[in-house]
Amino acid sequence: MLVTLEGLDGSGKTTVWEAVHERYTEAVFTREPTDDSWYGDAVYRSIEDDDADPLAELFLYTADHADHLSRVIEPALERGDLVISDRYSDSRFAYQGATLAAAENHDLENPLEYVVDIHDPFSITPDLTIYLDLDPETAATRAGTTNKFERAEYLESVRDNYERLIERDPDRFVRVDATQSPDAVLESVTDALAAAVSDSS
Ligand SMILES: Nc1ncnc2c1ncn2[C@@H]1O[C@H](COP(=O)(O)OP(=O)(O)O)[C@@H](O)[C@H]1O
Ligand SMILES: Cc1cn([C@H]2C[C@H](O)[C@@H](COP(=O)(O)OP(=O)(O)O)O2)c(=O)[nH]c1=O
Repeated sequence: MLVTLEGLDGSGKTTVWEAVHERYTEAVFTREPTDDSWYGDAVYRSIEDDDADPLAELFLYTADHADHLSRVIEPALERGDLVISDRYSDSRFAYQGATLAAAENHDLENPLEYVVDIHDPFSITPDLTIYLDLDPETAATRAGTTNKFERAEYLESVRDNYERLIERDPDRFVRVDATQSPDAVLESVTDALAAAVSDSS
């Protein structure tokens, strides 16, 4: 079973993902961008480059995803393991959908659909996606970004894209209010996980 954690930067995904480790010791914990491959390194180089072309960046993230699938996700699912990923394809749909929509040098009619379509032939849809819902300003403050207002504006369009994704696939998503205390967020997440795990067994 594949469970993914999604949300804006600063929404608390990593905090939850680490706490869930203690309760699901048998699960495979993983993340995107990956932190153990040269594909992931290439993604982080691109994140550091203010002049990175948005389409080139999309394909770097997608290459990292393809490698992540074949190297980690598919073997774990074939073994029957529970896989919990901190970010996954919805991050590409929401973030690169927003970056490409704002790109002056690209003129894609519907960037979010374009990114979804690229994944369709090879990717694996999660069984459950837990979305940590937080307003962009709080997210930008928590993430400690240097240019908070510019970042919050961008995160607003990323959040709109997450809403579009939830609307088109409501049964896959569980929305958790990430303004709650860390303990309350963790409880909501573990409740959603426990329900999904018991449904699948
Ligand atoms: N529920 C919460 N309430 C307040 N602060 C939080 C909460 N969850 C996480 N934080 C803090 O917000 C910051 C970003 O959290 P993090 O888990 O790294 O988010 P993400 O992985 O989504 O970027 C960290 O300083 C973390 O301690
Ligand atoms: C996986 C992924 C991440 N990202 C972005 C989100 C983050 O701004 C950045 C790094 O991700 P991450 O290290 O998960 O950041 P955080 O823990 O702060 O949420 O990469 C994309 O734009 N597209 C993607 O496909």
